[in-house]
Amino acid sequence: MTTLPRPRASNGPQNADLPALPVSKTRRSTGGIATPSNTLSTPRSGLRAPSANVHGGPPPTPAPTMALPIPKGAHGVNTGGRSIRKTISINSFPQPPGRMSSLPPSPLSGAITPGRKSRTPQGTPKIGYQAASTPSLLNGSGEGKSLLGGPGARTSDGLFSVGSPPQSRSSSAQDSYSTSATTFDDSVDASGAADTTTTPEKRASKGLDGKGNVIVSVRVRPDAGSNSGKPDGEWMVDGRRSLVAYRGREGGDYIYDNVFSTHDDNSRVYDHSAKRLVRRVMEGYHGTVFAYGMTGTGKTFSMQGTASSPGVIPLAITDIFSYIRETPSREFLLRVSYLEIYNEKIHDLLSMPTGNTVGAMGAQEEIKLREDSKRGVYASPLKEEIVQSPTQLLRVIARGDQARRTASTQFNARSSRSHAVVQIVVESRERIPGGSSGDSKRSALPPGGVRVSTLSLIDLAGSEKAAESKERRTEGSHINKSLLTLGTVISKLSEHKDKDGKAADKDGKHLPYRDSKLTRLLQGALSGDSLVSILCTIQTGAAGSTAAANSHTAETLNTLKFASRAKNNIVSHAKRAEEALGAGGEGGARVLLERYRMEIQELKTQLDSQAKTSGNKVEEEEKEKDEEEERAREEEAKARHEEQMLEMQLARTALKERIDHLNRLILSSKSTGVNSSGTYSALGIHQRFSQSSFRTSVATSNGSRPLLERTGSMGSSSSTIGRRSAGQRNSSGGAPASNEDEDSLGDFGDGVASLQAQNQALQADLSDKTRYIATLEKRLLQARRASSSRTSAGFSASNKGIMVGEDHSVSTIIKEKDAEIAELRARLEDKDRMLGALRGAARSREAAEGIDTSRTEARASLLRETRSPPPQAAEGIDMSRIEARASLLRDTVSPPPQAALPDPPAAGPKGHSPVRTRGKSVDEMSRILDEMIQDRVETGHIVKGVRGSVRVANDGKAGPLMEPIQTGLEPLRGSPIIESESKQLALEV
Ligand SMILES: Nc1ncnc2c1ncn2[C@@H]1O[C@H](COP(=O)(O)OP(=O)(O)OP(=O)(O)O)[C@@H](O)[C@H]1O
Repeated sequence: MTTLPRPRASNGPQNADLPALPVSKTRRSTGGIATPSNTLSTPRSGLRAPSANVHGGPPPTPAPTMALPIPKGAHGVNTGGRSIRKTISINSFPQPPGRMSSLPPSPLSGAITPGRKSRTPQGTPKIGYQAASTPSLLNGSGEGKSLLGGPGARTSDGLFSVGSPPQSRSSSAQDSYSTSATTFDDSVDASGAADTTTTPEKRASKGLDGKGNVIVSVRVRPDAGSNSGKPDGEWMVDGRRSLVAYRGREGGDYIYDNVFSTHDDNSRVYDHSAKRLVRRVMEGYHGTVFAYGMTGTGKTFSMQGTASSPGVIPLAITDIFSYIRETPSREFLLRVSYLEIYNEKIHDLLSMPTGNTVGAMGAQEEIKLREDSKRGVYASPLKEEIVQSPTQLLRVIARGDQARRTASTQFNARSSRSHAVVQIVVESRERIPGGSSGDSKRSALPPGGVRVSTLSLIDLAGSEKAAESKERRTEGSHINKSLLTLGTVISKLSEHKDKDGKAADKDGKHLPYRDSKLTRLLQGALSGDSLVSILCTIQTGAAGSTAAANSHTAETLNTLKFASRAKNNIVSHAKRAEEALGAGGEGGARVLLERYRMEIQELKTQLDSQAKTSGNKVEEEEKEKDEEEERAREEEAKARHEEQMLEMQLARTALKERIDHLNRLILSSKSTGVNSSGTYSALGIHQRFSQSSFRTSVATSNGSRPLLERTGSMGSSSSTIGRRSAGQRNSSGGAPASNEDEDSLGDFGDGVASLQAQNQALQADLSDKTRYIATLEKRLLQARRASSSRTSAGFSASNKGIMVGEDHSVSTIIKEKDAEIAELRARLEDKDRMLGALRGAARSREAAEGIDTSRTEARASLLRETRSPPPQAAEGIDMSRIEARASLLRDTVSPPPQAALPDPPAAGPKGHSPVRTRGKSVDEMSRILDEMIQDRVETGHIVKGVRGSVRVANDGKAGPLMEPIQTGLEPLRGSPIIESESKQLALEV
């Protein structure tokens, strides 16, 4: 969008050397030019009203003042009906009398002096006016006009077209505009700037100075249908002189601020018509640029442009951001809206849903125009988007264009038959309050205020004749109506005010802004609040039929007339927008910059407080976390301690129980008269010895003496208790031993009580052990559970070595307990076996002696023999004692029915000798036992020694005596410890 820099000598900025002109370059000077060649007869005209010479037109109006009131039908009578309508409508605009009085005779009004029949000779002086006609506000846009046709003059398409001098485009604000920008601060300054080339008398009129804020340009679109080789001769476009001349009927010269020929590109159009205005907007002025013209003459092309040739809107956007970049002393906020007026309805082009349809548009909230003392007239509700880059802004606008264009192809409100308005609101404020900007006036402004200005870029719909389709006709009628209203308002513009101080026409009547949405929206700009740049597009070539050509010409003339009136009538007193202080109030409420600044401040404060709070919170959380961890650690330690305590408790309990148990055993063994009889004591604790003794005795029962001796030797070799007993018997004799035996044998001294007591003791012992085993089992389970949980905990905290030692101790305890259980079980088995053996012996004896054997006799005999055992009868006594005890035990454990038990006889009623009976039973028993031993020997359970002794076979085969008893300890039977213990016990046996 930039062109190569070219020399601008010929059209340099305002300070470029301009040809010496006799008068000011303002249009108002047109009428004041006293050049001899000036055909304009009104010397006082301060307005450079479009001038035209009529060639063969209707009879000239005698006086300029009469020209405006002329009925519209007075013009264009030679044109076709359509053009007549158009011509009439435009020409019917009444001209402000005040101005018209100063206007030179206008070809539009037909107020052409007879002497102006021919333009050609008078053209040269007019060119001189154009050079001086550069408006004040935009004076710095390099609009110095070359008075020379020179090499730039050329004929094109039958037109005499003088191309405008090329000019470099630059987005920099430091170009030719910068000089004037610094000298322009308000309308007064503007006029001053504008008057650099005007005479003091021209500056005297404020109205005239205000008009310097309005620039009107005409752009001629290349005519694609024309034959470039054929000179027309009817139209002449001279860009250098800003002149459009028509030499046809109603022809004349039209001079504007800028005339862009067909060779001028968008860049040049922007530079000359809008660039300065855009800069002013950035400085705080409101600015409006709009394109007006017939359909297809290039309004959209000029406003939007193409990718290769961007138009006013994209170039303005570029300049806006360039300005922001180059103004570090201020901060800016930009927001953009985009609306269209279609069939007198306003649509928000930025709120269009994608894939928009008529229905969707209908669903859009109705947008109304409202008026605000500070904002003026504005549409609401309207979406505004804040933009931060040129790309973003262009995208937003492109989105709006897309909505408009898409709709236009779909035969609805998006049609190009709508007026499209882009509004860019610029908010700015000093970055450093009171900072020096080098401008005394700026620094005098209250620091910190926000300035809000608006740039409106409007692509009007093209005026159109009646279309064929109904929709088109409806659109066309709305377009034409709104354009007509626009023309009417412009034509009625004056410096008059009504009683309310509002703009009024010369009669003091209010202006019909409300007759159309377009004029209502443009009210601010038209009434002088804004800088205005109007770009009128025309197409001079006539394509197609004569009628079409005529129509075209009429439309073009209408456009030119509109442009002339706009230039003549619009007076802008644009002032830099006041800076809004604070966000309060009507105007402040929409100042986003201020609001955002305050919001940022608020958020920062919040952030600070939040940071503090969150810092405290984090601290608290950390503290809580630490405390929680500490608590968890404490609880864990407590649990561990409790576990240890429990274990210790259990161990202590176990030990206690063990001690109790041992105590009980000791007591039990005392109560069973261990000391008096080694055999009995074996039943209590050392059953192994007693069993051995018993078996040995049985094994040697064939001989009386050897049995006793063997018993003694066995006892002495394997049991200290047995040896002591024997020793006691041998050394001390009967009395003490007898006493002990009495104690142990019972109150009755018959041995029954003793056996019962023993039995009871065994039972108690058994239940003790059962209970103890149950306790151990319970503890074992607990220990295992604790061990497994600790093991898992140990795995999870492998760095805690403490677990290893604990596990080890527990497993040691478990092993110990297992060993204890096994031992106890083995003892139980021993006892059971002993009981079984005794029962078996008793049964054998009974079988031998018969059912009528007297127990009393046996007991008495046993007692007698026990108390004074004669050495000669040792064998017999021994056996009888065994028998008696076995019988007693059998009776005690499993007492026979009372009827079956004979009463203890005082004397032997049966008449058979107890000795004989005893001898028989002993023999019988010996025989049975021998058989049993023999069986065991044969089956390999017992090995018989050479001297008659027996021992259990090494292969661990257990005989019936070794069969394990069934207890409630089945789960522990699989324990290798128990099994090995059992084996060991068996081996010991
Ligand atoms: N100065 C120009 N140079 C080259 N092509 C142009 C120029 N002006 C207009 N055109 C072309 O003419 C056609 C019509 O232009 P454009 O659409 O801008 O007209 P318009 O005035 O906006 O019409 P409407 O009022 O119907 O929207 C487009 O194809 C455009 O490219």
